[in-house]
Amino acid sequence: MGYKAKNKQAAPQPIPGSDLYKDPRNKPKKAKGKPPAPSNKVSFSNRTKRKADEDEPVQVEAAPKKQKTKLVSNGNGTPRVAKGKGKAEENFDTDEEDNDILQPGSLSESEDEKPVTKKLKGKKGGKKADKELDFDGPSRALTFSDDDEPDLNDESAFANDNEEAPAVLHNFDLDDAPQGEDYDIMGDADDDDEEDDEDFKFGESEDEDDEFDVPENDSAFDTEEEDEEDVDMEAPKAKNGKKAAEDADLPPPHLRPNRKVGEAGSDDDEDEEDDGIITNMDGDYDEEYSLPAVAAGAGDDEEGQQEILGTTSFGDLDKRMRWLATILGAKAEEGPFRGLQGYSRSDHLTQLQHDIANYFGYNTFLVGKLMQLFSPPEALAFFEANETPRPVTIRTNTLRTRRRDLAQALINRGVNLEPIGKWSKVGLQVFESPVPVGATPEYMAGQYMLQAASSFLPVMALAPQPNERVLDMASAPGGKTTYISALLQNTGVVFANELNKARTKSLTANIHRMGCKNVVICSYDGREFPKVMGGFDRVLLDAPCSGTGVISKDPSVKVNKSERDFQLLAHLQKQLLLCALDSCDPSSSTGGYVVYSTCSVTVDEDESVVDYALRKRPNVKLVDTGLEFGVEGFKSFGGKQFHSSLNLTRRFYPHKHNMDGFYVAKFKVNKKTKAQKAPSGGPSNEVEMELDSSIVEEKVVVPGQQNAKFSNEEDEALIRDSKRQALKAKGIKLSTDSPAVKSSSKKPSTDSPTVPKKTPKEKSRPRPAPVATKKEKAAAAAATLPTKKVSKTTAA
Ligand SMILES: C[S@@+](CC[C@H](N)C(=O)[O-])C[C@H]1O[C@@H](n2cnc3c(N)ncnc32)[C@H](O)[C@@H]1O
Repeated sequence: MGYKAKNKQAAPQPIPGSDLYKDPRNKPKKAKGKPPAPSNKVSFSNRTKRKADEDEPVQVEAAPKKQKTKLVSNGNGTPRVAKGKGKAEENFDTDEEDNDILQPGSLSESEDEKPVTKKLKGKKGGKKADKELDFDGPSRALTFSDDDEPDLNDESAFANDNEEAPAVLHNFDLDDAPQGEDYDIMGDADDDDEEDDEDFKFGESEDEDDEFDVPENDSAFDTEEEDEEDVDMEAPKAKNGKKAAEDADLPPPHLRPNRKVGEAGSDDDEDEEDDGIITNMDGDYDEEYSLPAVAAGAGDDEEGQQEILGTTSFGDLDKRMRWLATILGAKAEEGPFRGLQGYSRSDHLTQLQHDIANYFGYNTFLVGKLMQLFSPPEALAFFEANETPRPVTIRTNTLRTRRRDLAQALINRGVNLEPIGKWSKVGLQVFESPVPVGATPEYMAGQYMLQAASSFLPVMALAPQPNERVLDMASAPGGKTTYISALLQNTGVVFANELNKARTKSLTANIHRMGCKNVVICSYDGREFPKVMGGFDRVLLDAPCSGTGVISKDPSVKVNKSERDFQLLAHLQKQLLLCALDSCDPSSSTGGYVVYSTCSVTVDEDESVVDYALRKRPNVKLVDTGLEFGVEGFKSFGGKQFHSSLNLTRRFYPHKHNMDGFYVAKFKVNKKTKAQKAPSGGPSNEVEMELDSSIVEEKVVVPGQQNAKFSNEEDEALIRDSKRQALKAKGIKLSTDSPAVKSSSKKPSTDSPTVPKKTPKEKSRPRPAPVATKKEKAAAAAATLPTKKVSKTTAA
């Protein structure tokens, strides 16, 4: 029995570009005839698991992580998903590294290395198997390119597989390290991380390399028995395309044991690459549907959702959701809209929003926000992908070893792995392991970092060059810092800054473990740069964010984010980005680049922030990230026009790229022209002025951050809101006709795709009054606050 992934990073699915993905046996089968019935499919649905005693990959299905989500009664006997907060989890970070400096267009590697051909004979699992595997060698041939080798002190030291590691490599007696059944699954070599987890609340859901917490039975690595069960369970689905209707009394598929996303894959590879989605929707239902959310007024509070769900079973919900996505996704040339008569398209969108929220356990606000990013069928694919863990990936630490040597060492321990894809020279995807990959001797010796594939990308885009001075502005737990350090080949210097002091513990631990000798750790609010220090050749701002790209790791995001959180975060991100840009040396002979990244997919935190920076800093421009894949950033969104170069930024999605949702933008910082120069002082003046003038008596506390301060006209509503809350806490009552309230209580519903403007016909149709949300009620009450004097502080 293999060890189970405790980090929820598991599904052994091929990553685009990997050899495994290209293996025709692993491609989804094209459906013959009619598309299959409503079931959940996303691209890269086929999971492949390598058996330890086979040379060739075998296509199997991985058992998905069992969801902890509770079903509760609606009061009418109908189950619904409990909306309790999940445990906020930090995700391990993925950094990778190449010894070669990555440049745009140079991310691929050649595969000219001789394959390793030893066979693995040992049993899988446990101490015994581990020992046997050590002797018996690898299970199969692997090909690794010489190109991925670290260019350490002596490149000739890596001439062939039999050569000893160069002296600079750390030598450990690997056999002394703990092994066997006592391992915690993914292995947690760093106790500090638990503390971090408690401390950390916001914007850190991405990038925790050591934090794994999955129920005992959850498995990233299926056993064969589990696989067989999977096959049996899913057999009826193959026979009957309209399984959803039969499952009326079952919980949503993602809450059922052993459910596999993409189980009835029916698209070919080309289609996947086109749009990354298999829609899997018939769209030919003849049953009568109703739109209860529309009838109930489409409130976005919990109460409203229960009301709207009514007596709908999960099976019916599933069915209606897919029908709605199908008809709403139909193209104009396919004929007239096939929705219910008397209801508009927007009514159907509203219903879809509520159905998705109920089915997957989100608040409707967040569903509405995320639906804006996609067509209805793609939105459904996105939400479904969030129910599946992403692949377990590791990054070779080229300061310590070479990828092929690491792969060989892990194969000797019975680990099934594969190069992550052509786009990375240092990444490995782990399919199955009899030992916890977060506690192997190689891990403890710092030979690799457990790191999500998406987390490689910002550092690849940054492409630091040896001897440069680099700032990692928000760095804990250090997945990207240690990757930068390795790309610098331990030359130059990396300033790893982290506001949260508690989190610098895991940062420090990782830096030590990985043998990074060119890193200086500091703990400032990133907005204090460049006052603290400037003149960097390159700056990485992997910003604190809402984590909407990593919902599969941290499901609490589904219910714990409000519009206010997004506003606060966006403001912080804008301020941090301006400071990052101002910290970069435009005269750098080798660099002058800043990379901005988030593990969120919302435009508020991505394109809007970048566009703001372009407007505020005319001396910077966007450049190509050099990343080989990813979707172009939005040039316009929700009626807002961004700078035309925003298409140079890149978005990554779980349902398209089988990675965490991520966003990457790369800036080139140029010297300021005379006209662009600030009237007085250095480049950071503008930010400082904004910050200084924004400090209010009642500080707005962003969860997980200290002393976040806000100002300028864009934040007027936020400041009012914070004052209102402070007064409310003091028991001061406010009158409701305050102009302040009117503006701050404005519902952000205009953003929602589900609340488009009404046609005159729609307006005339009587509809129930919308359900006022708790937030709205509170805002209305608070709106009466008198304006309190804002006292400004002077800069320290
Ligand atoms: C997305 S995480 C960074 C992950 C990290 N780059 C990695 O790859 O391991 C964002 C980090 O920013 C930190 N942070 C939040 N506000 C900050 C601020 N104002 N200045 C600096 N760091 C901040 C958080 O504590 C968190 O550790």
